[in-house]
Amino acid sequence: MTRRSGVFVTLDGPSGVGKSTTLAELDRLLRNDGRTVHSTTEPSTSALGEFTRKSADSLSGRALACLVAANRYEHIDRDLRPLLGTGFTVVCDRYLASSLVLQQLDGVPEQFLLDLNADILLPDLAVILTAEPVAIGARLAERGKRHRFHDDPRAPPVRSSSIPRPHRP
Ligand SMILES: Nc1ncnc2c1ncn2[C@@H]1O[C@H](COP(=O)(O)OP(=O)(O)O)[C@@H](O)[C@H]1O
Ligand SMILES: Cc1cn([C@H]2C[C@H](O)[C@@H](COP(=O)(O)OP(=O)(O)O)O2)c(=O)[nH]c1=O
Repeated sequence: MTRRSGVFVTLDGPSGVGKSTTLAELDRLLRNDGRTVHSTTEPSTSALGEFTRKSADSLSGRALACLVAANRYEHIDRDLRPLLGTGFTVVCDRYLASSLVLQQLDGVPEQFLLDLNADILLPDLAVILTAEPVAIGARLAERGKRHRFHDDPRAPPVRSSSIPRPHRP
């Protein structure tokens, strides 16, 4: 495996918690600090990523889990690994924790998700953003619903202690 010289940071948390706002601010601060930064998102902006994003309402369960994972491996091979190899700081809006939470809400067993993600690139820092559910609800009401996971009544406030840590190979 190629040794990476960059730093990989991921941001996860419920819709409306402030992931894209935080990512934009982090990007600005890191650039001001003189770092070469690549800000990205999952699903990614590739054709497969766009297809995954579009399919997240019509597909569910293992099928969506596999599609999200396929896009993740594509993202790693095409963008994340090469950029990290040349010293970029990469910041990603949604990553593994989103799969572990959202796909489990869809009924996918945790072990299936851990197996599916067993060979992904693990972040150096995985940040889980949280906020009061009432505040998030008000923001989402203002913004309007963008996908079915927005108002899933079973969605718990995400706590970092509830995110299983996959074994680092
Ligand atoms: N720390 C914060 N305090 C108050 N409002 C915030 C904060 N971060 C983001 N917001 C607002 O919440 C809304 C959702 O933020 P956004 O970054 O789009 O969330 P996400 O990417 O997690 O869905 C936006 O209107 C944004 O301006
Ligand atoms: C990264 C990821 C995304 N998704 C889905 C959930 C959403 O339908 C979509 C991401 O939507 P997005 O608009 O990025 O979320 P937010 O509302 O927080 O801004 O992709 C998963 O189901 N699993 C995942 O691991």
